[in-house]
Amino acid sequence: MTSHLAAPRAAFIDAIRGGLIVSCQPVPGGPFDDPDSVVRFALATQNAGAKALRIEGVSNVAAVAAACSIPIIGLVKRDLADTPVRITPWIEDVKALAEAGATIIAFDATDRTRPVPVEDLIKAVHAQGRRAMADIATIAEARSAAGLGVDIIGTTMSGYTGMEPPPRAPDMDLVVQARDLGKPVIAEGRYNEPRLAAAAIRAGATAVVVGSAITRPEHITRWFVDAMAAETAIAQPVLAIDIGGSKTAVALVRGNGVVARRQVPTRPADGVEVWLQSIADMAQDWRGQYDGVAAAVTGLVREGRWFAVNPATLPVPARFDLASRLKGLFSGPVVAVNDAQAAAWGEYRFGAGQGRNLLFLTISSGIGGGIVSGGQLLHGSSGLAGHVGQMPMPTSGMQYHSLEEVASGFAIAAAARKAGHEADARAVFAAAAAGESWAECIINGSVNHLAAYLSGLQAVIDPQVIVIGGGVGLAPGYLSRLEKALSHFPALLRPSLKPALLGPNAGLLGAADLLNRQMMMAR
Ligand SMILES: CC(=O)N[C@H](C=O)[C@@H](O)[C@H](O)[C@H](O)COP(=O)(O)O
Repeated sequence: MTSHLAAPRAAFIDAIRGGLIVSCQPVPGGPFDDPDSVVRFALATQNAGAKALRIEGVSNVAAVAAACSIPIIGLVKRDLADTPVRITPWIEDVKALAEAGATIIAFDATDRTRPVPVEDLIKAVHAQGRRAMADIATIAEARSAAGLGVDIIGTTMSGYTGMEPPPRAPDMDLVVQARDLGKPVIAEGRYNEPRLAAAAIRAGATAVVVGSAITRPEHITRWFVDAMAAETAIAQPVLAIDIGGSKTAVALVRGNGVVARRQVPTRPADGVEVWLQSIADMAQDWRGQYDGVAAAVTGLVREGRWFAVNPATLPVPARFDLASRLKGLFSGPVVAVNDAQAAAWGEYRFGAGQGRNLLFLTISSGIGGGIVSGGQLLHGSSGLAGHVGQMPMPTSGMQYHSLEEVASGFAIAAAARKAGHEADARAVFAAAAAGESWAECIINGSVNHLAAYLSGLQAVIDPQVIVIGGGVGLAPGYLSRLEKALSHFPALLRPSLKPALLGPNAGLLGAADLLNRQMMMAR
């Protein structure tokens, strides 16, 4: 049964290449926590195509080695008083696992206080004629383990070495970083869906370990229970913040209701600390009335950090750590998201696009947007998803203008100025309503540009509905003009338009709901 023990390293790697390794580690103390159950999981997954197994505990390794024919990655977990290192901390563990029948021996190779140096563990594994797998959390640890002669790198520990709870997604970036170190990389940790495991192989992983999603019914049950409970749970009260280029709003939000709301003008030149202080002042007497803070802000937000897309709108300092700053100012968990993305989510949850795949566009002084597809708010790889206002459009020759530059409220006012009328967008609409042909012409210019973009976006994203909001988008007559302009496009490229329903509260409600979902899932 254990002939693979003596196989050369290359043969082992070839045997697992592109394959699924199933970690059969029951929840400690749970109803599956005995060698017989571990063997049953191991046999079931071997029969279904697993290329190797990851087994914890010497007696479990011995039982599985006797019953299964595929290679075993063995480890021992210990909770020690003087070190955070749990996975195979001692040399004695290495020997016992080798004797029990493990082909590969995995150990924690993170850069933390440890009883035995990584180098000594690698030597001990090799002395037993086995392959050494370094469970790492960072690329620096992977590099160091590779330099010490480890045979395989596993991303196992990513997300588990800090104080924060582990993220929901696996760390695929670490796979991409580690794949060039000249060692096989096994993707491991939170590969909870087949599509994620397949993506890890595409990203360059030699194989993927999946544990909880296959062999921990307690975890799988919890995922379902929590996801479903989030749909019906009573929403917690949230302090919602909206920082835009012209106004800053704060609100106490519960579910789809704004309980109280305050607003001040944003003065871009004041700087971020003054903007945040004005929020703290407005929310001062709401202390104790909310369970977390949800921020919707103009610009890009990536992992809690804030970046300006257009510094002229709001000069945000580069990579400003908004989430940490809000944690310092207020109590409870924090979520930070782009304002138009938050508004898209708000309209999806409570507004004009409830439960439907949608593209949301806010057309006011600027133009922003957000996409909800398959029940997910799309952020994109850098947070840019939905920034339709930035889409370039050729105007004449090699000149390009963004949609914002040709169709927004600013663009309407600029066109009026060019035509000799000192009027903002509101005044242009009023002039059009009074029958002024110059104003009609300017509004049609904005509408025609937008129609071309929307029909292009319909082809790319294919949403069920495009929700239009913002002072210009909802100005009398704008939407009907847009429908008319779109009627010239082929039926397939003609979106179904709907006016937004949540007005200036869309971002506040959307951000608050995103935080609520996060809080419910964390419970
Ligand atoms: C961090 C740590 O101790 N991970 C352990 C390592 O052996 C196991 O508890 C995990 O289940 C295993 O890594 C597979 O990951 P997932 O269950 O997410 O598919």
